[in-house]
Amino acid sequence: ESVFGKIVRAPEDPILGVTVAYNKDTSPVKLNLGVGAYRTEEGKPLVLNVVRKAEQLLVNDQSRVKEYLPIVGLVDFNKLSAKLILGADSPAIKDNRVTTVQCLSGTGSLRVGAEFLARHYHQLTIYIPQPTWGNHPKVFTLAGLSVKTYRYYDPATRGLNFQGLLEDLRAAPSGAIVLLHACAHNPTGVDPTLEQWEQIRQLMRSKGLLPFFDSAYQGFASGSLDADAQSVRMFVADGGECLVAQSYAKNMGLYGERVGALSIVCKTEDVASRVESQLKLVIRPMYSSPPIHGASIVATILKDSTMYKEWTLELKAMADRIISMRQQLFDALSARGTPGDWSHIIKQIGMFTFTGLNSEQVAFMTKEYHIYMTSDGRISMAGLSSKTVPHLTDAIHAAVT
Ligand SMILES: Cc1ncc(COP(=O)(O)O)c(CNOCC(=O)O)c1O
Repeated sequence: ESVFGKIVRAPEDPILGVTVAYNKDTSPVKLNLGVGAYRTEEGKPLVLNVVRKAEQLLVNDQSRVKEYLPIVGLVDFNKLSAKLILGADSPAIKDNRVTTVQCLSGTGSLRVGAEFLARHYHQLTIYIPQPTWGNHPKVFTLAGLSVKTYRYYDPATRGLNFQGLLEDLRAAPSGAIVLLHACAHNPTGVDPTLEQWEQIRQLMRSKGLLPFFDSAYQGFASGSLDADAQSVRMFVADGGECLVAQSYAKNMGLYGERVGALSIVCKTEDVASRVESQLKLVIRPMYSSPPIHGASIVATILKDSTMYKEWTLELKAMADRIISMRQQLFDALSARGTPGDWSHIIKQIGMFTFTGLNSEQVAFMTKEYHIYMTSDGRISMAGLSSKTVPHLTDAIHAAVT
């Protein structure tokens, strides 16, 4: 009799489970628009050339060893990551008021930040957008925070419910934590405009709400690393405090290397150094220290101006391919005369389109057309190519007529 005999079978993850179902499908026309991972026009994962080059440099460097990293990770990587998101001229960096720790990609950065807040911050409520990335509520709940939501998406316009967002943040208790997607909101693809960000910033600062930015798509949304960091930099510029989780999964294609960073922008250098000492007490018993390889790739690229430039070109090419998929799908639906207003496909930004298709329509498209996507109607534009746009168009047309 097994001691684990009473364990029940857990359900598949709503996002990763789509790929499990896709892999089981034998249809030649099956299409995976589920997981948010970049695919080339040929439908293949992409390892950036500049990443291959950086890895070659690392392999050829005989002086490199595989010693433990410090608990806070690769210090070079941490400095360069803070510079990437906050800007080379960031006043916070100049004043040495930022502490950055290397974590296990974006998820790990969010979790370490949440665990830190649960231990050291006075207001344990975090407000997350409605809807948001499916893993967010689990990460924050498991860390011991109480999760509430703020209105974010307006199904009627398939855009931002800005008034609802402001009302909900206005109603939040002062000091509450607020999770903000830095750019390319997942799953809706809807971002506030810069003017709206400024209003959000003023409201949050007036109530002492603590911003926790999640930056998983910097450079991937607009193609520009600086444009996609404007929301974060706007808050840091006002001298206030915030947390920022960074992931290199998408924008450097380092998915499986699990490379990310958590930065906490503090009021003073002294606070930042005390915060860092407490972050080490969170990390040490969790995973002790982070992995060396992925962070070394990122540091190699970010510190070399030629490789950095090459990276920005490859990053823009990925963003541009996704933007062209948006246009092609919109044009195909328009040409087809598919009922409904599909302009949100070209208005939304980043990897995903929140189509507005309901779970029945999604189930129909999976069954009849072998289209794999999350049941909330989100499609990963990265999974599309010029060759497969017609098939998706047929499926959507059939689902809505
Ligand atoms: C908003 C957001 N934050 C954080 C993350 C964390 O990513 P990672 O831990 O891989 O860096 C992700 C990755 N999403 O995964 C793809 C999907 O939704 O299909 C994310 O979308």
